Amino acid sequence: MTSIDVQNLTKEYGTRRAVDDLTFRVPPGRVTGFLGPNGAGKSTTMRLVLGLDRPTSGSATVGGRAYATLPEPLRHVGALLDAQAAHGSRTGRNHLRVLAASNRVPDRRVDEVLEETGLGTAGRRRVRTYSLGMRQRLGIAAALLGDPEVVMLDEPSNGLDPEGIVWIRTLLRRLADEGRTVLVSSHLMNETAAFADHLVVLGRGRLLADTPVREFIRARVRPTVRVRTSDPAALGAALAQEGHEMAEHPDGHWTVPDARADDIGRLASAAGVPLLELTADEGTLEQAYLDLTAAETEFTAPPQEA
Ligand SMILES: Nc1ncnc2c1ncn2[C@@H]1O[C@H](COP(=O)(O)OP(=O)(O)OP(=O)(O)O)[C@@H](O)[C@H]1O
Repeated sequence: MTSIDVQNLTKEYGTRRAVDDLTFRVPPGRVTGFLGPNGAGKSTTMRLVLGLDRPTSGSATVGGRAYATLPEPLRHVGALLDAQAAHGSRTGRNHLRVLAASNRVPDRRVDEVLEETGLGTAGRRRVRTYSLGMRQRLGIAAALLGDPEVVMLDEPSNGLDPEGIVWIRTLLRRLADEGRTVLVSSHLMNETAAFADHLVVLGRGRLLADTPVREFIRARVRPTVRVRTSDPAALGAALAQEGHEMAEHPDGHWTVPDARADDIGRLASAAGVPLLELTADEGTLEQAYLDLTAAETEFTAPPQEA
């Protein structure tokens, strides 16, 4: 069982604290979404896990060991940090072969990961001819090369078309189901909600939340029921008796805050009010995230300027 463990991790660049006393664990077997506004410290944290930068204090380990001490690290940790990192003059396949050779990864893995990432034929073309989405796929291919237990991807959906986005979602799910540890940063809330089981949320280098996606949303967004009826007055009266309020919207639908669809449906039925639509709105990750980051802006001191 290989976890990523971040323990009291702090990174300062001059007087700017990019990562501030951060502690969290990313366990295997689930997809952990890594969220936070621009500059929150996500990439810095990933760089520290990969030993590409030294922490000012604290530690970041993989399976209890610092990345730098792992023999043939690609076999343990696969990462995509910067999809532009590959040499433009090499073919995708050669780029992967060089990486494979330096980590004693068998050559056959190169063709396997090219196939797996949909680059089978493009592998023989020079990287400079690749689209942003193809570079992204090549970066993911490199991350998977060593069949690692830990996969860390920074904004993997960048540049991918809708089919690519569905593909990455399926890939992340499979990697987690195989028992791997999967940490994925993203700016896209709907996308993160679609692939992540769990969230680690940063704000100004600090941990704001470390919680399952469902709980994250449930704790911050009041569930609402959306209804349409041919008799709003009768429905309003029936709901008011049970302490519910209805709000009207310009397109003719109504919302009932803090309510469950089952209850509203039952009340309407008991009152003999016809319903034309009844939908539960449990809230989105975006709503919950904006609520959290708004609270964070309100309750924390202004950031230190470098
Ligand atoms: N090499 C560096 N030198 C100086 N400051 C840096 C360096 N790397 C990152 N920073 C600063 O650290 C903070 C965190 O940046 P980081 O890139 O980790 O955030 P992020 O959450 O990944 O943001 P984004 O979502 O925009 O990628 C920012 O204020 C950034 O300007």
